[in-house]
Amino acid sequence: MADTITRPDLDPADGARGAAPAERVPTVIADRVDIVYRVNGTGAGRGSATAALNRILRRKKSEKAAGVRRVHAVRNVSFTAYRGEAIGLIGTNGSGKSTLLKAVAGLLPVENGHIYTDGQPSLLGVNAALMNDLTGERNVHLGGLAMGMTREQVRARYQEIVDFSGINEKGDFITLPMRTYSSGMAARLRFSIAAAKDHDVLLIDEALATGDRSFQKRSEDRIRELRKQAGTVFLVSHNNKSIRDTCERVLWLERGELRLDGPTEDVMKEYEKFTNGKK
Ligand SMILES: Nc1ncnc2c1ncn2[C@@H]1O[C@H](COP(=O)(O)OP(=O)(O)OP(=O)(O)O)[C@@H](O)[C@H]1O
Repeated sequence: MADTITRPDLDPADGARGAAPAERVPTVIADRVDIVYRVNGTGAGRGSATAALNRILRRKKSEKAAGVRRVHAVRNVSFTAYRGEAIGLIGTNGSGKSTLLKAVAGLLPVENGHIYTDGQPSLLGVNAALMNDLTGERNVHLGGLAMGMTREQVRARYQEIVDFSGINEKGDFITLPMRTYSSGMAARLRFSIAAAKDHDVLLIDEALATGDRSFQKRSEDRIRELRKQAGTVFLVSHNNKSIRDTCERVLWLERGELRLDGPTEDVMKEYEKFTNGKK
């Protein structure tokens, strides 16, 4: 499925057409994107061999008859992100933020539309895969290599990553397996590994919500640095303060649709009106 297309040759003029000044370089273009999950085993005969066979045989004819439920998570979303921007993604639970981020990272196919990216976006989720049975130290090395850093680069940044994570502040935890870490410690290490590299497009899912205040502060500073190095940062968060402190533009998704896209304060005001009204 070639729904997500990486186009290093993206023509800046394409996305900058219109009001945008000529020097703005687009890094991510979402063009009328729909994302649909298919959930198996929701119909009669759930989980049985007959249901599985039905799914194979009747896939094209009727997903419903084969017990497949469709969840339309993102609906007709379009936007262009530019180099140097930090963009907040907000919306109530289940509005499609994480789904959209995964699609931008190329981890989910799109049903309709296209996502063009300049460079390889890196998704930094709270669930980013590190190996629980390996030590923090091994994970720093593997994580760095997985992001495309060389052994030398990882070695050179190793201490910086560990210091940034603060994992060793309370003892020598970096040489213990990750399964011995608290969820906050693990999330901090994930963020620190991902933030060690300069990314073209960095996608952060709720990372700032974990960790204590001082770690959040360090993370925010690092995001600002990444932006200066001309990357684009997307931040999914329910923490309105983090969004305000970090982003100058916000996309508000609700029920999979893009409600608003604009300067942080304008969008946040409308969003807060909406969420306060719901209480
Ligand atoms: N793996 C999946 N299979 C089926 N449906 C899913 C899956 N993941 C998410 N969904 C559905 O897609 C919709 C959007 O979910 P998503 O996780 O993108 O929302 P979100 O805005 O990130 O929510 P939250 O703020 O709670 O993290 C929801 O209706 C959710 O139930």
